[in-house]
Amino acid sequence: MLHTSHELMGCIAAAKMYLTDNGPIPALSATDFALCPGETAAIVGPSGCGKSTLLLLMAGLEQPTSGHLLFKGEPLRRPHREIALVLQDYGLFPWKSVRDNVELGLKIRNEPIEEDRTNELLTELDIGEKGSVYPQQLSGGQKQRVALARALILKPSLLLLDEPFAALDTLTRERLQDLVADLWGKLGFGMVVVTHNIQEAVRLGRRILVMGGTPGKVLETVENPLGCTENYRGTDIFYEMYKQVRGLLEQNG
Ligand SMILES: Nc1ncnc2c1ncn2[C@@H]1O[C@H](COP(=O)(O)OP(=O)(O)OP(=O)(O)O)[C@@H](O)[C@H]1O
Repeated sequence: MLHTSHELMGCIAAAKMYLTDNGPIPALSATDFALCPGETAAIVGPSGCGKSTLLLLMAGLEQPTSGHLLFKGEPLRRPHREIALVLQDYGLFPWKSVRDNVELGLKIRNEPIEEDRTNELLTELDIGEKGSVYPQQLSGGQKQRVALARALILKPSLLLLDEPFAALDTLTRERLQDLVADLWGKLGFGMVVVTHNIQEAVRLGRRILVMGGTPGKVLETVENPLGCTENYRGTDIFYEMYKQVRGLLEQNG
């Protein structure tokens, strides 16, 4: 694998074994992966094949048992201020308003809070009128918009999404995929999304990593150059890509 100075994120032969009271659990085989700035990738595969583990490594939240992690050419040993992670369960604080939830990361970092920027982002995410309400007053889709705003306000160069829309109904899910694709087009962050949903992978990942096995490994990589492109869903090429990825999952399942 070629590692260039343009590389945003890299795993070099990164393997992960979790050490538990019941013994070691091999989660990920030696994995090579490189993402350049502004690239997007999706990771699909059966439950337990190490998708989230790979994402946690990329986030700097776990360290590999062997191999290396790089972010912008430097070893990644802990969470990095330019890497944002959004999870399925939103992770919002119920006692904080939407605005306070969104601005939390800035406060923790002691960075200035610009009210206009928060308003702009909330509007962009279509929750402009929700700044003063509390998470329990929001739908699942709105909560996930808040979680996205909280990540994006930090201006990440790498956005990691772990099953971000799994709890949402199909149409809400598709609307949020479109929103993320749109924001990616405007803001140009690198993005990796872990998902069980093949359509989501095809909609968002310009490269699709099909994982499988125990411990997990990347079995196939599919190039999907139209990922994140407007109006891609519903086209013949989208459907062909969906069938290809589905076939690979079936073949390896
Ligand atoms: N913190 C942990 N401690 C011990 N074992 C873990 C831990 N996290 C994950 N594992 C194990 O590592 C393996 C890979 O888990 P991982 O969550 O990465 O898979 P996944 O593909 O994301 O699964 P799913 O699709 O169900 O979320 C599994 O066997 C899992 O039980």
